[in-house]
Amino acid sequence: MSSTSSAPGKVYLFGEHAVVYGEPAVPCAIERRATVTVSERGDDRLRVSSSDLSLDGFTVEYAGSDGGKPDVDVPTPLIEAAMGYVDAAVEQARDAAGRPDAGFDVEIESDIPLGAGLGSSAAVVVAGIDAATRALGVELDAREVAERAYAVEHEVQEGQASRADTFCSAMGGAVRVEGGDCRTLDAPALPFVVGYDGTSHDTGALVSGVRGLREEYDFAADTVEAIGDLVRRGEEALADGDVEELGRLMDFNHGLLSALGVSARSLDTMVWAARDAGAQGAKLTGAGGGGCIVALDEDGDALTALGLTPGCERSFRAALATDGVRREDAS
Ligand SMILES: Nc1ncnc2c1ncn2[C@@H]1O[C@H](COP(=O)(O)OP(=O)(O)O)[C@@H](O)[C@H]1O
Ligand SMILES: C[C@@](O)(CCOP(=O)(O)O)CC(=O)O
Ligand SMILES: [Mg+2]
Repeated sequence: MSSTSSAPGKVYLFGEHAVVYGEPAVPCAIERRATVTVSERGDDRLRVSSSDLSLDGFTVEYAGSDGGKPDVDVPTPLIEAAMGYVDAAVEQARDAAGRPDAGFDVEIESDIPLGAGLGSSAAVVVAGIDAATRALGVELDAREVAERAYAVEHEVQEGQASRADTFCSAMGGAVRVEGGDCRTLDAPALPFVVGYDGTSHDTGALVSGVRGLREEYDFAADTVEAIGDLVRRGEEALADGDVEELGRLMDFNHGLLSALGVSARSLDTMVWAARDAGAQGAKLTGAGGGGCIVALDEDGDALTALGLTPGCERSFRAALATDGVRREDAS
């Protein structure tokens, strides 16, 4: 049987990094999706092709969980990075269906820039688990897909992950995550604009950096707590639909993330370009180190300004995605 599922990427309104240490965060799903098609094979091998990695995509085929040598058509480090998430997602599906030896053909198509703070890893894993379990005839509810996808991010990011990205991608809309407490929120449609510098990061490495800083310096531990306080204020502003206040808090959040060492010159440049053009607020989104910023831009001037900013490779509006993981095939 063949199954296709898609899941959205996300921007963080508030709270990335601090959420790893139990503070609350509010990510919002956006209309940029990863689509994964999975077919069961007659053997225990795994064949993965992806049309949205750097280079021109890749295909890899290798033996199942006993780890045969991959036969790849592009350089290995890229594949290793990519296969960490896909491999672990397939393992979750095998476990959920009680089929440890199931083999699959997996095809990934994604319009979420990779490693840029928009949650491509979570979207690929959420859509992958959903499609692979359905290919084995098992239907999981979105919360279970989210929990299994979290286990994958936790494993691949070397024991350092929150449930925020995966819960948001599975459920869609705006969500609030604080440790194991994951809820969906009623949120107004916000005028998100994204600026992307064209670079990518490794989330695991950036999270490790913040962890080290937090252990070594009291100011960093205090900064993580301050982000939590700010998120609680942000929740009130969100409930009131107060875009001015949300923007102000996003600006503060960016400053606190800078203090944790996860901003970059390109991100600061895009943040200031958006603010100078009249954005209500702007901050980096996701792990940082390069990648994307998100701004609130009611009149569209920040979108125009980002398009003219050297170092901003792409800018686009990002509508809130109300659907989380969803089935894309009829059978
Ligand atoms: N289209 C894709 N095909 C295969 N793997 C992907 C794809 N998109 C993302 N990934 C996986 O997700 C990783 C990026 O995740 P991460 O570093 O958490 O950044 P982000 O989640 O912000 O995009 C990639 O290195 C790759 O392993
Ligand atoms: C930094 C962090 O809070 C978010 C990472 O998001 P992304 O992978 O950069 O899209 C890590 C996490 O919550 O697991
Ligand atoms: Mg990620």
